[in-house]
Amino acid sequence: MFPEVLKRVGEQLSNALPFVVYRKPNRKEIHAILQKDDMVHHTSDFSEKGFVFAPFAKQSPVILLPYDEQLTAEIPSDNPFVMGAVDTLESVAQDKDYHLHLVAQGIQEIHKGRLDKVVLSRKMEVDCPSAPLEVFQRLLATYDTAFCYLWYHPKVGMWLGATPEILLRTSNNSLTTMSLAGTKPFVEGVRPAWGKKELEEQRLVTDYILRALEDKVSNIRESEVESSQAGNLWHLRTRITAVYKNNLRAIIEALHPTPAVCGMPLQPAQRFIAENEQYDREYYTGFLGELNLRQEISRAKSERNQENKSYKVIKTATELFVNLRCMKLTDSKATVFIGGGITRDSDPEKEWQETVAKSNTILRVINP
Ligand SMILES: C=C(O[C@@H]1C=C(C(=O)O)C=C[C@H]1O)C(=O)O
Repeated sequence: MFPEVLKRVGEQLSNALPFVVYRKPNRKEIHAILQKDDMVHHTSDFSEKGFVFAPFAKQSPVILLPYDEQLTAEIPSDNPFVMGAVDTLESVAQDKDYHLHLVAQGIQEIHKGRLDKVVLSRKMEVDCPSAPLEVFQRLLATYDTAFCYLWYHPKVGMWLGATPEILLRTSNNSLTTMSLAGTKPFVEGVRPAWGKKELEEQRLVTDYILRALEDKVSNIRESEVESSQAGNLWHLRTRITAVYKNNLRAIIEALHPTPAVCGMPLQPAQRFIAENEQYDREYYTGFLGELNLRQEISRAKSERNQENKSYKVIKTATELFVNLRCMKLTDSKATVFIGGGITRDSDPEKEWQETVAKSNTILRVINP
């Protein structure tokens, strides 16, 4: 039962033991993974089983919560937690000046021909009077199409988010990923009119992913570009599917970080971010999710099934999401992380506004 799972998660928190509680996009159940001790486990090559939590920086270790205890419960349809008021918080003028300057530097670097695209971000700290599990329930009630989670490890910290972006999904040997970029505000009843800038920016990401996977998978296919709603925003999205063989590590390494969160070419973009953002992204723009989860799927009787019995299929599945629209919770403060892709035609003021709109996605769940 839902209240029982939340109660167990609450106890885990009071006992300072690691856990994650999450709901997948468009699903009606929550899952919780409770670790029995407070050790910090890592993955070495993504062959392990557990829930991974990876930072943006590639050289930093990826944390793994082993599947010590797994709980699942259906979310009641009368979840009383509705979203709070959308406070368009005025960020401090100093933050704005710094971000405008950072974006202008990024644009300059692109004009000099050193970069094609770079994703530049900032963080902001706000008061968070609500309990973490309350904020999580408000996320669930607000963002049906996102991957919503609350993650905690006493030796690492507490993170919470509602991300619209899949890093990858595998089920046996089929692989799905997506290219997500371009942002416009969501207006009820109005389809977004995408301009050349957003279409080109998103195409760059798609081409990058196709090239990165080219020699690692077969049967690679891309969908049409579609508009995808993420809370109060629209993004452009292409779905990419392929067949792969037991080389999950190589695929994760090829994909992370994609130019949806870092830039192109990869290394100069990484360097530019490290030298200019002036803060540590930590787990923002990293990735998280189920790694090598064994699933038993019941299949109904079929004509080809000679004994005419229902039967079970065992699958191993991995489902990883990019850690966007997220925050770090410490005591009664929340640090929200937001960014946007900068290309040749970016305008610093508009990029600032985009980070304000993105921050509202997550800020609206902090206050009742
Ligand atoms: C970097 C973020 O989002 C990414 C950047 C986008 C953009 O530049 O339009 C859109 C979706 C994400 O891939 C963020 O939300 O912080």
